[in-house]
Amino acid sequence: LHHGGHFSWTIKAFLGCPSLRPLPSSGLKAKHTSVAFLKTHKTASTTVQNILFRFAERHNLTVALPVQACAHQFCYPRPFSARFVHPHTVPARVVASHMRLNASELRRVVPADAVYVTILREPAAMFESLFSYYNQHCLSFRRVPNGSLEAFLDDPWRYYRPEEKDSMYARNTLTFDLGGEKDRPADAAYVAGLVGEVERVFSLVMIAEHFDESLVLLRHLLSWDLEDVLYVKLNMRSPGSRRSLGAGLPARIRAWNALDAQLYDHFNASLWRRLAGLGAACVGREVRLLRRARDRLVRGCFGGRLPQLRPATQIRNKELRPWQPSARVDIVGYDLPHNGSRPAGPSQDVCLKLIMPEVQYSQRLLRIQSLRYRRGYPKRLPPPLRPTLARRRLHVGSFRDFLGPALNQRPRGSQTRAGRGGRFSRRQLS
Ligand SMILES: Nc1ncnc2c1ncn2[C@@H]1O[C@H](COP(=O)(O)OS(=O)(=O)O)[C@@H](OP(=O)(O)O)[C@H]1O
Repeated sequence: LHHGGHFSWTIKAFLGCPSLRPLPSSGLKAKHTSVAFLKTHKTASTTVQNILFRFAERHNLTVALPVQACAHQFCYPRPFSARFVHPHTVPARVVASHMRLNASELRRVVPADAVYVTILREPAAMFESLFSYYNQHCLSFRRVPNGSLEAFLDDPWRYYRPEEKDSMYARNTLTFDLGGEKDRPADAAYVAGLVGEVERVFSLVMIAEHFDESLVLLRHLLSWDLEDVLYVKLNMRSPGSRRSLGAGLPARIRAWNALDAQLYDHFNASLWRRLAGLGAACVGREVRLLRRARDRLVRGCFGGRLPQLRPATQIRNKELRPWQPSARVDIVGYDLPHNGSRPAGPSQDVCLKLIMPEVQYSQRLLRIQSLRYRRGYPKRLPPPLRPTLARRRLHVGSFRDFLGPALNQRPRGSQTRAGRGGRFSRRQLS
């Protein structure tokens, strides 16, 4: 495995959980600070991304962010390219925005010792979420009469066009995000190749249904403190936007997404093997500690109570309003209480970031990092330059130095879009 050595070392260090890190401590193995997280779709990945963004900010680590033309994703669904990374955000130690995996390109952006992590979700629940979230964006879903999931599953080929824009949301989305071919028959050889490739690249495949247990593994893998993996759930649909899957539907969804189903089964089983390696007592204890610490943090932010989920329209602070994909689905979020956090509790800033939606947090990090880049810029300028060259370098100079000339081309259309202010287009948001 790509980082198998590191993982087994870490596992040994924590066998029987002798060295839990409930508090920041010295004397233990240094925290691992380079992480490449493949943010898959509708898998709780925004919650993981938020954990990573906050870790990066606290530890002053640069987060690779997309160029404006890519919106807040790395020009998804195109395969990832180092050209999609904003020049003010390299060299990076953390990557956590949506992309379609292209491992060799990703390796050009993160340090050689980066730990690769991703997350999968049970395909039936995930597909139900995709179907409702992208009901207006994905033509395969829009064609279905009355937006009926049953009708789609009765005859998917009637609505699904493999080559169509956004078709990756309608079949084997996990496989696609991982760089695989979503329309390949799920024969044993192809699945084995896919699984092997994911195992080669990733040190940890988290599972959304076992989020806290996955965080235990993540924390051990990276030697992070407990406080580094605290979270609140982000990007949730309101209960009214969800629908329960009647008898027979999960099996039909799995059949339609057969590649994803096999990937999920494989990595769910390996997650539990790894947890068994830590020992049930250790995992149970860590999960309890995590939930207790999370509860304390959250209550500290919300005036001693657990936060109320709110529709975007009821959130006063614009920075905290999650993006809404369509009028047919409600993505809920949180608002901070008027009086802010308790004097003895976490700071307003800590609480704000804990519940900040993906788009706003990405914009915030880009602002901060661009400022840092500009402040450091003169130091990077090789003297002397003619004025016209200097002007051009102001945009691309140090990026070229870092990644080499071939990577300096910007994605098609980027200049125009960025020139227009680089606003996110609705379609590009997730
Ligand atoms: N911690 C945790 N555990 C389990 N599930 C969680 C968690 N955090 C978020 N969620 C659920 O994940 C769904 C959103 O996934 P993403 O953030 O990956 O979506 S996106 O592709 O970035 O839009 C979304 O699922 P649905 O509500 O079914 O749509 C969230 O409710």
